[in-house]
Amino acid sequence: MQLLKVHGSLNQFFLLDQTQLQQPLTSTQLAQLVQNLAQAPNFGLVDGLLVIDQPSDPEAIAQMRVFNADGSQASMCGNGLRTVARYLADQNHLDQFQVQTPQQTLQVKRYPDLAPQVPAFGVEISPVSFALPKIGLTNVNATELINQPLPELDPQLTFTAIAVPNPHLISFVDDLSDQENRLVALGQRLNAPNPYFPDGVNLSFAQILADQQLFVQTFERGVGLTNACGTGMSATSLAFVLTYPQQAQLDKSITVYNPGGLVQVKVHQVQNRYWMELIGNATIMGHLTLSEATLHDSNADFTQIKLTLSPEVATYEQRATKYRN
Ligand SMILES: N[C@H](CCC[C@H](N)C(=O)O)C(=O)O
Repeated sequence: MQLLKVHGSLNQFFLLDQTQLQQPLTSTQLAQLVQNLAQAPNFGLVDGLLVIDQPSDPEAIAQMRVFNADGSQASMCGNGLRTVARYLADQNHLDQFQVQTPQQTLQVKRYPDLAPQVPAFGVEISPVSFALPKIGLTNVNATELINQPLPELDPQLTFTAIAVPNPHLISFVDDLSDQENRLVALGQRLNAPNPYFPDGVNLSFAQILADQQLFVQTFERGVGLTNACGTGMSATSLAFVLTYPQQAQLDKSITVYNPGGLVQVKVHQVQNRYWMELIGNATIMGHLTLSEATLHDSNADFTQIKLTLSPEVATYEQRATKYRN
């Protein structure tokens, strides 16, 4: 069977379609598999494992679960859902459908290719909550946190906490270019045992580039620094609209740059609920061919298995090499 390597904004994952298996893996086996894949030498960056199963919601054509590189399970992955949407769209010859996730069934839709062989998808990011218990933020004397100081975390910054539904803590900084060490230090602190986020949190620093334009860098729970975090960029876009309404409007596309590229985010409000649409690339990088027994084997040796590049990536690799020499 084939285990696909995929990326959205260079946030890179393996994708396992368990509907193709005789025997699906247990959650424990999936948590072991993602750690083995992330530690293998030949597969490049592995930020997590996206798992497709049959849905229990009749409105959905499949369900998606997310395992971070450290084996922890997350309730949502925005960049990952774009690649799952692309995989399911190609397999089912559909351009718009719904995918079930642990907390909500979400709309996904194909957009025009961003470039030759660069497909694009838009995915719904929802539900959104500002309630601190839903975000897993404890020991703070407040019911929500929108652009407020948290001196115990960092005396110079203000923070916004949002669940989409995975947990995000966001801070706007004037100049991101020299803030990476500060982001990593606080990210590591909040994802080690600490009195504020017992279950950890995805931490994003954002710089406003212009009206409707951001740069976002995220230290992800269960992974570390990544090229991009889809739910992080979506939550940060909502914080942008809430805190800087003169620079960011509802229903209008926000361009979010990240080290892995860029995405468009639209923030919508329906009655008193927010939801976001995250639009960006959905690339299949290649695949591993391996037996189902290897997938089930928590001691599998991946050092001898090579990643076969897919045509859409090999083309760019060959073109780049051609221009490099
Ligand atoms: N690390 C996240 C899950 C992956 C989210 C990210 N890769 C995205 O694109 O949204 C968490 O533990 O909540």
